[in-house]
Amino acid sequence: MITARGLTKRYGTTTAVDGLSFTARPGVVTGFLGPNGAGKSTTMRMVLGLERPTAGTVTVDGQRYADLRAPLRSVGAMLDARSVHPGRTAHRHLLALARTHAIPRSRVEEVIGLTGLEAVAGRRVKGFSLGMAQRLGIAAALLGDPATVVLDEPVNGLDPDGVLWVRQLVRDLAGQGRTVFLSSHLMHELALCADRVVVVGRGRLLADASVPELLERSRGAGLVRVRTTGPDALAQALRRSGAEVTAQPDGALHVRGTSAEQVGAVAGRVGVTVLELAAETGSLEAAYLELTGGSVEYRAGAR
Ligand SMILES: Nc1ncnc2c1ncn2[C@@H]1O[C@H](COP(=O)(O)OP(=O)(O)OP(=O)(O)O)[C@@H](O)[C@H]1O
Repeated sequence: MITARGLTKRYGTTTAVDGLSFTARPGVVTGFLGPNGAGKSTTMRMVLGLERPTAGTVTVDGQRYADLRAPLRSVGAMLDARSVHPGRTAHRHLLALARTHAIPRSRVEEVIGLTGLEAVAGRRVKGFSLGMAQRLGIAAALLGDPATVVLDEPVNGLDPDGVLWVRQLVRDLAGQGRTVFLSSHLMHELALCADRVVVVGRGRLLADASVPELLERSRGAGLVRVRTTGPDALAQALRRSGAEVTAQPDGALHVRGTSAEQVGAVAGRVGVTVLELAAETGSLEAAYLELTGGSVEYRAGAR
């Protein structure tokens, strides 16, 4: 479990992380989402003891990273897949890491199998594609069989097969009861594999919610679209019942402040035939854009 409380990091006048509080729980994939420069990597580096918070705390299973007796066994991480000695083979890299924690050689073979690296384990890392390097990074993260796994942008640069593999892997890791914390700047990517999403912008917490909760907050949520043989009569009746109605160019009505069932019932009372009736759900992208709209660090000037 990862617990951040009032976590803050300042670099000179830049506040990269600003009073962030959240919890990533066991058995759950927690997505960490935000535009570029939102403070995701800085937060992850603080979780892993690579940066000291300016204020606040972050712990793994109640302990600061620096106080963990065997960190690789508590928390496995992939922050930068390319930060491996290029002259080493994948196998030697994993073996060297394993030795620092008295992890047996058999576990090295196991994680090579788990990440599908068997065919390339004897090759030097400098010849690796980004996809292979990501797999090696994930193999290293899993080496100590940790209860918590932290992955920074794990699908970045992967081909479609690799993306599917990472999604299934993180689901499996959470299914085994592990805490999985992974960052992305793509909402739709996290929607496919995360249970909860912690959204940040300019270092601040914007939302900490389940994926369905985020959908509900979106502008599209709560909208009912209806097309009938008598739009004017229906619009009048709906307005009288307190709903907000806007006529659409194709003759349909967009109705807010009521449910699809109620719209159907009112249409029945008015005596018009329903040709189409649908409750629109919000889109995650819309929810995300609404949340982060004011906190994007760089925005294209032209529309
Ligand atoms: N070592 C550093 N020194 C100075 N400023 C930094 C440092 N590390 C990060 N920052 C700044 O802190 C802010 C947050 O950066 P961070 O890399 O944590 O964001 P991010 O959400 O991971 O973004 P990205 O998706 O682009 O990696 C940015 O404005 C960045 O320029």
